[in-house]
Amino acid sequence: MEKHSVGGTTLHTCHPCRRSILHRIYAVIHICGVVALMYHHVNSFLTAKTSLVTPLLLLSDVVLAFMWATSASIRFNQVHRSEYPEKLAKPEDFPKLDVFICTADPYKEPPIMVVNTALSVMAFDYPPNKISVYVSDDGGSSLTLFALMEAAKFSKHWLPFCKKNNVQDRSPEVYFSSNSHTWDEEAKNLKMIYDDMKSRVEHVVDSGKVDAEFITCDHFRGVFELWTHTFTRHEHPAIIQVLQNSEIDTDDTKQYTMPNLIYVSREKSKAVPHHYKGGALNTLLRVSAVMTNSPVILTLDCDMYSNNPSTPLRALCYLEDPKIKSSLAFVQFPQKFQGISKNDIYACEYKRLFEINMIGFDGQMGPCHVGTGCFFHRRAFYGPPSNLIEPEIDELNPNRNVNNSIKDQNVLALAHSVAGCNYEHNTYWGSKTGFRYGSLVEDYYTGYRLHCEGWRSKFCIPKRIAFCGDAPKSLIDVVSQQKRWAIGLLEFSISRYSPITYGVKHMGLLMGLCYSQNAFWVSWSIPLLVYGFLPQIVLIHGVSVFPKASNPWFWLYIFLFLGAYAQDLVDFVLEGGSYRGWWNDQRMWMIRGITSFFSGLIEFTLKTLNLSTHGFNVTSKANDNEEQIKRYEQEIFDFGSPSLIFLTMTTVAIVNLIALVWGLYCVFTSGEALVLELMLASFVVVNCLPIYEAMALRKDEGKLPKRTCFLAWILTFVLIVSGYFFLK
Ligand SMILES: O=c1ccn([C@@H]2O[C@H](COP(=O)(O)OP(=O)(O)O[C@H]3O[C@H](CO)[C@@H](O)[C@H](O)[C@H]3O)[C@@H](O)[C@H]2O)c(=O)[nH]1
Ligand SMILES: [Mn+2]
Repeated sequence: MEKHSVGGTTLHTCHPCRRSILHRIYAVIHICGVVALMYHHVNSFLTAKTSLVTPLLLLSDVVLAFMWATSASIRFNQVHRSEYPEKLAKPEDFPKLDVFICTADPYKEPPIMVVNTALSVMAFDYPPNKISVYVSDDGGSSLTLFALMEAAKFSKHWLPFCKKNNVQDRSPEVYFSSNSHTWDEEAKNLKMIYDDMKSRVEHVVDSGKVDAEFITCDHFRGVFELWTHTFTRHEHPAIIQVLQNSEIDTDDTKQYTMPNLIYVSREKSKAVPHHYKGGALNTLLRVSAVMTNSPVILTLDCDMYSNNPSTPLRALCYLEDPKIKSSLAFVQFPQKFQGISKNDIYACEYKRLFEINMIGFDGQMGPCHVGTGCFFHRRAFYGPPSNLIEPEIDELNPNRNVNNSIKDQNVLALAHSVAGCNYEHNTYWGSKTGFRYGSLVEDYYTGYRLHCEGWRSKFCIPKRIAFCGDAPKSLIDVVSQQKRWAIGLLEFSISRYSPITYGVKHMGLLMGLCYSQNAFWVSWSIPLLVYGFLPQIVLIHGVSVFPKASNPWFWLYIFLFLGAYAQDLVDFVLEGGSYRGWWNDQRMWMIRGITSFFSGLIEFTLKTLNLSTHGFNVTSKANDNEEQIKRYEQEIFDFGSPSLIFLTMTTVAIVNLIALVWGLYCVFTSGEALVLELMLASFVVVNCLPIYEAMALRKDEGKLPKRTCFLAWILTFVLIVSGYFFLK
């Protein structure tokens, strides 16, 4: 057990997982198996007559072997950590904390949700005069600004209430909809104030504009005049508003100081690329540097409210540890979600991505960055630990002490100027400093570049969930989000910063492989499509591609398949998952592989050929389709989208069913010959049961659209016929 202490008091400890040893032993065996399989393929390649089949199988198995190697690297040294926040220094000595919250669209991300997120972090158990909350509004919406003004007013009731009663749920929405606390007069009263605010905010959003009668604070009346008739979300000046100021704002009793709350909407112009969330965060980095320049930064998506008021203290256990501080870039908390269905049918909890893989990364250089719930040292955005890259103006220096008030005219003028859309021109922002541009997954990419620079990170997973957000809860949203991620990952996996070249060179082989796992996500689509179609079509034409059951090679296939699956299951269950959850997870992996990853690959290729464009399509967090919500809760798949993204999946389902039926018929005539093919087809068919149901039996809105089914049948026909010509 490795310990880190300050003046004799241990702030955190690290415990290696025992199963890592077993994973390593198994890795040796699996590698031998893979080598044998490759030998088998090459051998049959040299002797076989069937031209296309063997190379495709070889290619798939090479991809599978590579992806298995990346997961073996991630499993190499899994660790768990514990923190001891009670041993921290006195609150007076805590560093200042800037919180960044990003929002981009008042209709997909309801402002009342942003309000709750902001309130939950303003109410951290942390000295309030040290907290500054910056909200970045890429939607440039007066509705969001209005909602935040209301939040500032409400915080004067909410924060004292939380602190006096030691409330744990500090998102008001969560607190008021739970029954796990007593409803005394004070709580009832407060709920009324909250409901009142909520209805005002929702009314303003519904009506699409902020009527003068709703603005209660004269001081802010003029601000809304900035939304002139030429103002659009893609074309507008920078707007920065201090909504609450810790130097002067207190609650009514003057006992409680209120933290800073600042609204920021950067300047936008259609002529200048804005780099989506990465651009928004870089603007916040500069604006906050000018105004407060806190050494510690927390980044959050607008849906991720704080569920645990003592989270910053856990982060400080690492960030303030003098032994590791100088090279520690960030402390990442896992992404957790509310309202996930019982067995998580869409696997949108991403247990592997956000938890299982993280403990593996954490045993090496540290977890990757996943965009939200992450505490940074501001310094990490300015070059490698040993080599500070001086910013273009002195006010942005991460080591500068801020003395001016955030209301100072000069400060505000400079803040507006660094939020200008041309500001980054001819600077290092996005290339060497700040969040890095060039990938739709700015989070994963930036974390990766920081690790390449020599920075470290830590993973922190407290028992009481730290941050809780919204996962997409309809299948089309899940696969679209995954497509965006797949494209973003591909953007950098084939760039000059690819983890397999640049990464291995700067971080070593193991870390390079770890980062490759996600970076090469789209390559899953190759083996999934080949194994989903090829053996089945060949089987329909009476040919067998796999070894017979009497052949020793048969057992190699069985062993490799079961081994890889079992390893995956063990990790999933030991990290607190259920068996059903795991089954759904592996099913979604296949679905994502042939829908999101495959269409991501195609879209990326079209983009590279200049035939199409792709952007950051924000996931909707507002769903009022009640039927759909009901289906989600009952765990019934929802395929009801006109998009053709489900076409490949439907075709795979049909082809495998035909192959299974045909194969079973053949078994009666030709005996054992087709055992592996049949096993494969039945495995796919069992996974596809909800698809058959959605094609044939269902009548509700979530069934597969007729057009998709029709096209899938045509495609099946084409594939089978072309199989005939290839195999002839
Ligand atoms: O132009 C943009 C687009 C998005 N966002 C914000 O980015 C966040 C994430 O967007 P969301 O639609 O929720 O995407 P997800 O796929 O759920 O987000 C995951 O993946 C993103 C990268 O694709 C990361 O940035 C996120 O932190 C991570 O949670 C939200 O707060 C948005 O408001 C912006 O600020 N500006
Ligand atoms: Mn999100």
